[in-house]
Amino acid sequence: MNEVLDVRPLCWPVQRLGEAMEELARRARLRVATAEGPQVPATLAADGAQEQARWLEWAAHRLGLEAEALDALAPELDSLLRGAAPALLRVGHDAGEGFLLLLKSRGDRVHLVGPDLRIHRVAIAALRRALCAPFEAPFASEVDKLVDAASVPAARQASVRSALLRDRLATQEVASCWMLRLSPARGFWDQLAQDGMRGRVLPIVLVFGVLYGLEVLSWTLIGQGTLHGRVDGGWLVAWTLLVLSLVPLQWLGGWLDARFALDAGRIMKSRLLAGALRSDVEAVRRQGAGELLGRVLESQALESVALNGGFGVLVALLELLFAASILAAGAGGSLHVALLLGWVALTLGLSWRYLGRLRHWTLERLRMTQALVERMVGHRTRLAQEQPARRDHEEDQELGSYLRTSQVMDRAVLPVVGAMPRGWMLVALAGIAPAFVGGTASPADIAIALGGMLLAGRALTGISTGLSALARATVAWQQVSGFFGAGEEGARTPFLPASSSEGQHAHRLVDARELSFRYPAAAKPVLRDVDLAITRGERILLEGSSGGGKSTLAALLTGLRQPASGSLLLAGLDRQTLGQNWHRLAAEAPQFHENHILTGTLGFNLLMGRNWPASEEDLAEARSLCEELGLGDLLERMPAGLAQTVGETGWQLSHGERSRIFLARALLQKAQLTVLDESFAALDPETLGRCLRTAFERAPTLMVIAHP
Ligand SMILES: Nc1ncnc2c1ncn2[C@@H]1O[C@H](COP(=O)(O)OP(=O)(O)OP(=O)(O)O)[C@@H](O)[C@H]1O
Repeated sequence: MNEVLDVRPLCWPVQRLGEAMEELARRARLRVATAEGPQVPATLAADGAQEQARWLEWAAHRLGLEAEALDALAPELDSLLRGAAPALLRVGHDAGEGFLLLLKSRGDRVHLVGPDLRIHRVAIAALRRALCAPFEAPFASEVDKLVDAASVPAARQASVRSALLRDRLATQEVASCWMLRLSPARGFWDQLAQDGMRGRVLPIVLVFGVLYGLEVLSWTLIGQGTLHGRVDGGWLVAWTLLVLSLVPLQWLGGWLDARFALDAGRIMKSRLLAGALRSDVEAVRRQGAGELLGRVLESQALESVALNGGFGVLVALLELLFAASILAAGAGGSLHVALLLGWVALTLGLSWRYLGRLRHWTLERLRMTQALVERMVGHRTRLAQEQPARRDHEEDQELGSYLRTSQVMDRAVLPVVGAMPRGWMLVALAGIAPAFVGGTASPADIAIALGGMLLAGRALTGISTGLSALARATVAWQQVSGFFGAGEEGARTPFLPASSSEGQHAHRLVDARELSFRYPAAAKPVLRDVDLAITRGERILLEGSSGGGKSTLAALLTGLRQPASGSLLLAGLDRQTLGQNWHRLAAEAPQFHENHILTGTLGFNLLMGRNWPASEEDLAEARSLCEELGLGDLLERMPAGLAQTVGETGWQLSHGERSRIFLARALLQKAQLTVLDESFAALDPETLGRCLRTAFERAPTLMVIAHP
């Protein structure tokens, strides 16, 4: 049997993790955003897997990168080692734990950056065996006995043995993996440069330039040959070769162009998605989910249309330049060139008109999507409560108005893409009519003018299609440009280790002075000059009249909203110092109408505040909390337990079940301050008592908002 590879010399210790991540990023040519490397807290090695995972994600963010966590399950380890690089792999060994740096894979080998800063080329099969060995050991004797008992022939024993072991480890996680890549929130130019996009524009322009040059040359050759009576075999062969050489060039241009469009589209899409997910909560709320959805869909149009339109216009402009120079040399001369310029100007004017109509139509469409989504959300209420006769009234009106706007827009696009390219030939013929009728032009001049007219016709078709695509892209851009920049955020938030004493010394957990808050649409502030001090370990009941501002205060304390004035300290630190760490220190179960069960597994819904995929310990903790809250029976009824899909399209949870899941979700965040906003309203007295006791036991400091 092969000797098992010793991974210890290849592993980076936790203390050098910052250096390891920078080294990997540098070697993988990932552009690091800051010169200042991430610092590893002294306690990180002792803090455990979860804290290390949190640090890795923070450190990647700090460098302007993204670390995507993956479970390295034994059966998938092979493909992970082949495809995950650049990645960090957290592995256990005899002397503890360490991190392997996967730089790339080549054939059957993976290149690892060792702590000695050298590249180690290791066979994937050997690394796989080494990582699985500690997990296979407990099953080894059982499997050996099985192989003996089954009297497997000696020649096949090894393969049967490894198949049985693979089967035993089918769901075993043998390592944790973090794939590194450039964050979609980075500057667009950085992203283009990372993928080598900027250098790819010039070859495309060159290929198309050569293509049109050769095309014009081929027609000039054949034209001159014909007109001067020099079409012999040699000329024809030269012409044929020239035309044949255009075919591979056309393929090359098309291929470069399509690849560029595909890659640029991918970057744009991930950037827009990152921006959409980071949109300001208040802005999203004001806009409504429907309009947001419409805008996200608009980004889809932007991706393909902008690039195709952009390239179309670029190529057509090249054609137009050639066509103008040919026309200038032909029978129409400067009159032809002037006509062409006038026709292009008219096409531009009509495209501008189309842009205005398209903008109007898009806004109408977004309004309709918004209304439709709102109606879908309230569908059940409408079915139950709205008068049936009135139900479709508004939809009909909106649809009618939408149809009218569509017709107006269609009427504006037709001249651009239909009439202008076709009309050109008539105008151009009028341009050579004087020379033709007057008999002042030679047949050669007329032939050149005809060639120029045809080329200009093709260019005008390209320009009008390209411009209409660009108009669509411009309108789409106006809708989504907000997302495009929303992802670009600084990575200044410091890392706050769970075991650090930072903030812990402050006896006062919350210290608020003269807090004020006003909703943008409201005339008066909902909170004015609020002073509040909460000491650690306190249990607070917040009561007040409906609309008094309790939920608003909770949103300020948990960092979901920012106060307009006053000072607010959490664990002695302000918002600027804590950054995103605020949410780790203060968690909330928002009111029922503000809280959602997301379509996904029950486990995911409970452990949203922790690293995902969840560890076995996290899942066990979630299970035991569910039992404490009286959800044990529900877990047993669910065939897949915590892996059961819940949400709108999954298992429909009852009101009381949902509110306990919201409660569990908040408690599992293990924040220093937990705020429960009317979390107990749907519970019977016995379950309420049980849930309140659990909250008291689990939350270090608790604020309960309730009505008397
Ligand atoms: N976006 C908004 N624009 C203007 N006013 C708003 C907005 N959102 C909430 N309000 C108002 O702010 C006030 C405080 O709301 P909040 O939800 O904090 O009250 P509450 O004390 O939690 O009420 P309840 O006990 O009924 O849940 C309410 O009068 C509400 O109508």
